[in-house]
Formats: sequence, structure tokens, C-alpha cells
Amino acid sequence: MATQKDTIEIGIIGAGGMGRFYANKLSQAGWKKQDRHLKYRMTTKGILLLLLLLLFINICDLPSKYESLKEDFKDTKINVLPDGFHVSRRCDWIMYAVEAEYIDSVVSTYGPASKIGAVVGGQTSVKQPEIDALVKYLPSDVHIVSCHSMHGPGVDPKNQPLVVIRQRATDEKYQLVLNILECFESNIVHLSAEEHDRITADTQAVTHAAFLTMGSAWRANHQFPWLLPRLVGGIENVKVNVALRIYSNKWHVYAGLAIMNPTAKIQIAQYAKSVADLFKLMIQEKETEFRARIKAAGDHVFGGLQKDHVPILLSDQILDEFSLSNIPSDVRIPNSHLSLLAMVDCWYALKLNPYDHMVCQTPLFRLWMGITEYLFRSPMMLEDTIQAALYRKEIRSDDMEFVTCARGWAECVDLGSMEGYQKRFTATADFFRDRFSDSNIVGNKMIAMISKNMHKTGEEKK
Ligand SMILES: NC(=O)C1=CN([C@@H]2O[C@H](COP(=O)(O)OP(=O)(O)OC[C@H]3O[C@@H](n4cnc5c(N)ncnc54)[C@H](OP(=O)(O)O)[C@@H]3O)[C@@H](O)[C@H]2O)C=CC1
Ligand SMILES: O=C(O)C(=O)Cc1ccc(O)cc1
Repeated sequence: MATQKDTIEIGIIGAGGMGRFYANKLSQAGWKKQDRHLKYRMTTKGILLLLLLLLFINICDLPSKYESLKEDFKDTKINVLPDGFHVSRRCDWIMYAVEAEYIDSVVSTYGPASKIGAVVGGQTSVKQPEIDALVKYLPSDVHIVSCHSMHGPGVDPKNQPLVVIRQRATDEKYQLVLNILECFESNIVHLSAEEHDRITADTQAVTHAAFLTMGSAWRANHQFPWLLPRLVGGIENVKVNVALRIYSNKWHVYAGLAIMNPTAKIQIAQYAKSVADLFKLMIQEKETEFRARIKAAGDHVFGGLQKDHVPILLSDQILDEFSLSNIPSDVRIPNSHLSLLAMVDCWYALKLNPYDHMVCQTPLFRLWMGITEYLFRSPMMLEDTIQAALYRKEIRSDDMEFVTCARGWAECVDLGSMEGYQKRFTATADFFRDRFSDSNIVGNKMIAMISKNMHKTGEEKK
């Protein structure tokens, strides 16, 4: 049996959270776990050939960061290069892990320098602009396969969805990318850019809009939610931790996937409309209409679930331990859960079923679905919620700010203003900044919990 060593030069352009995550993960796989990449191949002569894929990892960021990047990676096997030209000239698989906003300009600069026969892709969270840039600027002898890990850099990629988009590639080059990505042990989901953007508008963008709204409404009300008994315990903990997790991340990640994805505007606008419509019924105490609307929406989303459907969350009590608060959560105080009621109303209005998109779920979307499903499938809790929404006047001021902030985010996304988005985002992030380290610890535990019962399904769309 002969052994053949294929050394594949991997190149990552953009050494932020995701670029470093990919470099570190691939470096561990390429140098420590080479057995993962063993492939047997029969030659025409019938000799069994052992093909060993060795990954050699290169990374760069902006030229101004070259020296500091070398320092950061000095104790690793990862090779730091001065810029994207150096990466493009030598690498066989190149991934752009830069801000979505800059993808066109960065690919226009380095793309033409891509090595002949290389496979090039990106990691941005919105795919049509990325694919457009790659098609526009890459030489025709370069293949295009993009990807998108449906989780942040701090999450274990095992069993999480990893979208792969084959734009133009031979079978051999496409297989090469799949072999490289194998070390993540993620669930590969094959989609087109268009499918990806439609699904992520329905899942990520609108989910983020809900949590961003919670954060800005708390700030507008000068509330730290962990100090308020009605915002502690059970599903309230998910709201608080996830909202803070989003605000602790980079604003451009959320701005890019909302503003640069045209479908996302529609979802986010409908979410704001659902929030306002429900609130108008609440303040007029139009119980019959309100109930009918919640029921129709709930039936649409949850009515079709099989009897043996395994709930995403087993119980809201398991969420009690994920609290940022010292307030005991033994007495549940009913809340209107306007954010959750509006989410289901929004899915109904758009006639979409979020369960169809679980194949592309992110941890935050899973948590969001988990608490929504829990509320709508717990008749007593839903009844308490409806009563609170219609008759508990003391929470109206919170809900009023929620309505205002939902509309504000929707208008910002609709206007397409990255600068406006950054200002809105940063103002609220600053308000909560002191608690980010705590909320990230708790959030990581919560994501580990919610990811535990996600099985490797191998679901593939195409
Ligand atoms: N964070 C997340 O949870 C996830 C993010 N993504 C996507 O991945 C991409 C990267 O995100 P993330 O890593 O979090 O963002 P970061 O801001 O952490 O990283 C992006 C990096 O690219 C650098 N960069 C910008 N222009 C160039 C250039 N011309 N040459 C080389 N480097 C450049 C940036 O520098 P500078 O800061 O100076 O601009 C920055 O260091 C985004 O498109 C995001 O949407 C995908 C999945 C999850
Ligand atoms: O889970 C989420 O929704 C996150 O916020 C993390 C995230 C952000 C951007 C992505 O493209 C993918 C995942």
C-alpha cells in the first residue's frame, strides 16, 4: 500500500473571531489528528493508495495588524502572512472571514490574485453579496465554494449546522472543501445562496430583532432586568442572557445579516407590526380578538406538531439556574411575553413555519424556538400570559417601550443605515457592558444545555 501526502495550503483572510476559530480548529485537525483525513483510493492499476491530507494554515488580517498577529500566533503552527495578496497567491482553499459590509471591496482587492485552481469562499452571514463579489472578481480558473458556520466562535461546532454553497466547482474541488470542513464534525447543509439568505432572514435576523428590541426597551426604561423579579427565572432568563450575549458581540455581524439581506427587512418589519398590532388590542382590552389572533397563530406554528414531538426545552425550571440575578425565582410572576406572542403572530402573518428551518438553526434561534414552543404548548402558562397582557396595567409601560423599540429597529434596518445601526447597538451595549462577562459564562452554559439533545441528523436539503 502506497502513501501519498497531499499538502493543502489553507488561507484565511480576516483574523477576527471567526477567522481565528477556523484557523485554530483546522490547525488542530491538520497537524494532530491526521487520521481524520485518511482516504483510501484505488488507482487504475488496482494499487491501494493511502492519501494523507495535510493542512497547512495561513492567516492574515489588515497589513497594519501583521506584527501583532505574528505575536498572537507565535506559539502555534499557524503561519501569519502580511496581507490577502500573500494568502491568495499561495493557498489552495481561501476563506474570507471579514465584515459582510466590506466583502465586495476586500474580494475586489485580493480576489484577482487567487492561485490558479484554488477554491475560494467566504464566511459572511449573508451570502448573496458574498457570492456576487466572488463571481465578479475571481478569475474564471478559480472555484467558488462558500460556507457559513451557524454559530459563533465560542461554540463547539460538533453537530451544529454548517451551510456549504457550491457556486462553481468541480466534484474534486468540492470534495476537497468537504474534507477540510470534516474536522468540525458539524452537520453539513447544502444550500444555494438564495436559499441560505431566505432561511436566515426567517431564523437569525428576526430572532436578533426581538432580542435587540428587548435590550433597547430595558435601556429606555432604565431597567437592569436581573434586578426586577418579574424578569427573573424560567424563560425570562433566556431573554436576558441572549439579549446580553448579542449586545456583547460585534455590531457589524447583526447589522450585516439584517441590512444586507433584502428578505430580512420584510421579516423584521412584520415583527414590529405584529408587536404593535397585539399591543393595540391589549390596551383596548379586546380580549376576543386578541385570543383569536393568538390561537390562530399558535395553531399555525405548533398545531401540526406530532404527538411524540420532543420539546426543545424539557421544562422552564431547568432554565432557573441560568440566572444573572440573586432574586429567587420560586414564584413565577406572569408576564405578557409580548416579544414571544408577536414572534408567533409574525410567523403566521408571513405564513412560514420555523420548524421547516431547524436544519439551519443557530443556538440562539434554538433557544428562542425553545421558549416560544414552551409557552404555546403550556396551556396554563399561555392563559396566564394572555390575562397579563390584557389586564395587568403595571407592565404596560414595559410593553409600550418594546413596541417603540421594535419599530425603531425595523426602521433602521429598512433605511439600510449601517451607521444608524451601529449607534443604536452601541448605546445599548454600553448600558449593559458591565454584565457581559457574567452573561457570557451563563450563556455558554445555556447553549451547551440546549445543544445537548441536538442529534447529528445529517439532514441535507439537496
Ligand atoms: N461572530 C459570529 O458569531 C459569526 C460571524 N460570522 C461572519 O463571519 C465574518 C467575520 O465575523 P467575525 O470574525 O465575528 O468579525 P471580526 O470583526 O471579529 O473579524 C473580521 C476581521 O476581518 C478584518 N478585515 C477587514 N478588512 C480586511 C482586509 N482587507 N484584509 C484582512 N482582514 C480584514 C477585520 O479588521 P477590522 O476589525 O480592523 O475591520 C477583523 O479583524 C462576518 O462576515 C460575520 O458575519 C459568521 C458566523 C458567526
Ligand atoms: O446564534 C446566533 O444567532 C448568533 O448570534 C451567533 C451567530 C452570529 C452570526 C452568524 O452568522 C451565525 C451565528
